[in-house]
Amino acid sequence: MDKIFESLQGGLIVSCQALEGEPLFGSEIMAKLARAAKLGGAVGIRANTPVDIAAIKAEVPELPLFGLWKVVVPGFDEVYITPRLREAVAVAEAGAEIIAIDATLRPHPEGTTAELIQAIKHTTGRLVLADIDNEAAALAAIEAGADAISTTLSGYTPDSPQFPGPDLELVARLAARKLPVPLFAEGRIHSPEDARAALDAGAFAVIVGGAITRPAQITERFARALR
Ligand SMILES: CC(=O)N[C@H](C=O)[C@@H](O)[C@H](O)[C@H](O)COP(=O)(O)O
Repeated sequence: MDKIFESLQGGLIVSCQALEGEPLFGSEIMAKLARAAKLGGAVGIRANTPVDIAAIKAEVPELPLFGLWKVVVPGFDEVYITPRLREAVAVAEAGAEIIAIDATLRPHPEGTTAELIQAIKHTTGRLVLADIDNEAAALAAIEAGADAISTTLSGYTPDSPQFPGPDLELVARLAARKLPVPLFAEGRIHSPEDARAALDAGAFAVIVGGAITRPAQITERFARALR
């Protein structure tokens, strides 16, 4: 296993993302969130866009960074997490050690998912994290050479179950297969208990976003509980 992944085992990776239009949008703020995450014990960061990645790398250079770039390519609107080689190259150049991509089996703008994984590895030499929605996508990504798997997209595609909590069943099913690469649990992990349950289900490490870094989402859950 790559040394970078060894440093993440059993730990918490915090996704620091805000899209344009969200109150916390801006690289400076994302860098501060990453610093706060480090203070709280995060072992890695996940971030969107080359500018945010560069700002976070400058702020917490010691934390491995999972980089992605959400871009909508006309005709392929649903595949928006690092959909093409050019976005992956920009993410690598910005300083991410690991490049996260949409590794679902849906049509991609530049050939198959497997071809994208291979092109990114060949061109950037970086590790590739395959964001998958189900078991078939995970197995295909590993076959294509992905260095790690994350359950990021379960719940967001027609080929995955839709429910409000994390897909720990998918984590458990993948863990039972004893995959040759690290398995990250990600998506709608809303509490420390969810995170613990993901590790207990067999995840290698856990990636949490909104429950830590999207205050509007956190507030909404509290407000809803009071209604
Ligand atoms: C589906 C999709 O686009 N997921 C994105 C992937 O980078 C992010 O918007 C999520 O915040 C991230 O996956 C972490 O998940 P959660 O915020 O649920 O803890």
